[in-house]
Amino acid sequence: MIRFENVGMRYGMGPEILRDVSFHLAPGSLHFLTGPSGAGKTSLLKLMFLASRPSRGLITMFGRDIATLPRAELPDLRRRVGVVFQEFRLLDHLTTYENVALPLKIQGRSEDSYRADVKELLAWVGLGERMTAKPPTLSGGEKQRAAIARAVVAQPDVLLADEPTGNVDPEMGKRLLRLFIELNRLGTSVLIATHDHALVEAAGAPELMINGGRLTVRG
Ligand SMILES: Nc1ncnc2c1ncn2[C@@H]1O[C@H](COP(=O)(O)OP(=O)(O)OP(=O)(O)O)[C@@H](O)[C@H]1O
Repeated sequence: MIRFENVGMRYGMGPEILRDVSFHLAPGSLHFLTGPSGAGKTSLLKLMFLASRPSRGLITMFGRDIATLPRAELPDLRRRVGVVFQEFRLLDHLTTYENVALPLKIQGRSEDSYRADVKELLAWVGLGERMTAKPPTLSGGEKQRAAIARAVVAQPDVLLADEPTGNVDPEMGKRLLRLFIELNRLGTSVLIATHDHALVEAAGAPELMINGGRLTVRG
């Protein structure tokens, strides 16, 4: 589904922060991405979301070499990938409900077909009472949960989550992990970058570890 072969990445003329990174995310897999702060976890996720380009190596997504992918095909590819970035990227002029429903609206679905599902998902992530609030009035943890709900609502082929439990208490962290596991059970390949070892241990999924620019797989 997503394959990296000897991928290297640097910012501008800086040093290579990822070196000879090779791995494969199979359909329906669940992995964690760990490593010290500054190791390159976010940079790796950006490569997978096609927000950055590698400086060398091969990346294929859904069987396509991203180096030769026509620009016009990028939006379709990105729609198959749900992302939770650390800065959330919610739209401030839309309500929480509208933000979360947006991927379904973009797919051209009628609101009648998804209204109940979106409300149920919002209740599940503890935002049942905040559906009509706009992002500037949400707490950090509420924004994070809204961003997670938006990323999972359309059951993407791949979910990439960067520190998805960084702003919530341990109980909510466990609840969100159950959501990711359920999504994974329904067929989504899930990759969660985290510093939260309790989360990694609770799920017992394999770990992609980045250190010194190199990636190793454990489990
Ligand atoms: N836009 C950028 N321009 C230049 N250097 C960058 C840029 N973004 C990140 N870096 C550098 O690349 C390295 C990897 O950063 P990255 O954010 O990928 O690490 P991380 O593992 O996600 O860290 P954290 O756990 O703290 O979020 C760091 O040394 C960082 O300073």
